[in-house]
Amino acid sequence: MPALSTGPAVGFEQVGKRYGDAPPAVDDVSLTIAAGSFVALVGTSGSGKSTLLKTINRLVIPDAGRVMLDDKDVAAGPAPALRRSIGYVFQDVGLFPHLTVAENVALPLKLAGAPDHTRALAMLDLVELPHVLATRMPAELSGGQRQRVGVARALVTRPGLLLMDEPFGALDPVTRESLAGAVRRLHDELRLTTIMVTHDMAEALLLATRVLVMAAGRVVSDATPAALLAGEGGDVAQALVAVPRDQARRLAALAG
Ligand SMILES: Nc1ncnc2c1ncn2[C@@H]1O[C@H](COP(=O)(O)OP(=O)(O)OP(=O)(O)O)[C@@H](O)[C@H]1O
Repeated sequence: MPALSTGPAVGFEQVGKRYGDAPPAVDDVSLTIAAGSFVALVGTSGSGKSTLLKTINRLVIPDAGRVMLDDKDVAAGPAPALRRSIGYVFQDVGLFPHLTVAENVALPLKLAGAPDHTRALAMLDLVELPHVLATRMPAELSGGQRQRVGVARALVTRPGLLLMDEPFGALDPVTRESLAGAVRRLHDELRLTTIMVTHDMAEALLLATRVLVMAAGRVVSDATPAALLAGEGGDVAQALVAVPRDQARRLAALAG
């Protein structure tokens, strides 16, 4: 399959979002994500990661600021066209239970008026799923296979930008590791810009080229994995890095 064009740069310009009277879920976030980056968005529960991510594909409308893809405001133009240019994978992948695997993967093409079964099968190759699964229903797949179908569907319209919200959250560690590796390979091969929300700092450090840490709606750390491992990025980031580091230390001690 030919490589997709390089993904867009993503710009947040003083983006804010508040739900009702609660403190802001996203509070004055300004930063640029370079085209082709793999960015992990981490932080404790409720820190605003999903809300910030969803401002990009307009599942959340910010009440302050704007979000740019290259030099285009995501608010300009119709949302369906925007969403066709953005792949979106989330934890409970949302496959349609009454459609086969191939039909699920091809659905975004059908909705865009250009159904293409061959392309759907090529997407299965891309996510390393055998074609015999094409006629199965989602309920007949493992959780890991379902997530792979979700990734195939997210990429079938050849988006340049891939957004993932805890995509491997419900998977066992071995499947999680294998799928994470597949996503990183796809990111590289398809020259995507990828933004992934994860609770797992080890996953963020191993997969991403840049790690953004959120706390109370703000981005409190913005560093490379190497910088974080060298102790940079501030207290909140270091508290998160300490978790896998302590686990590795305890495992090494157990091994003697
Ligand atoms: N649709 C909504 N209506 C009201 N409040 C919301 C809504 N979505 C999120 N919130 C609130 O906004 C804040 C940020 O939520 P968000 O889901 O963005 O955080 P998160 O960092 O992704 O959390 P988690 O890691 O638990 O998924 C939280 O206080 C949450 O309760």
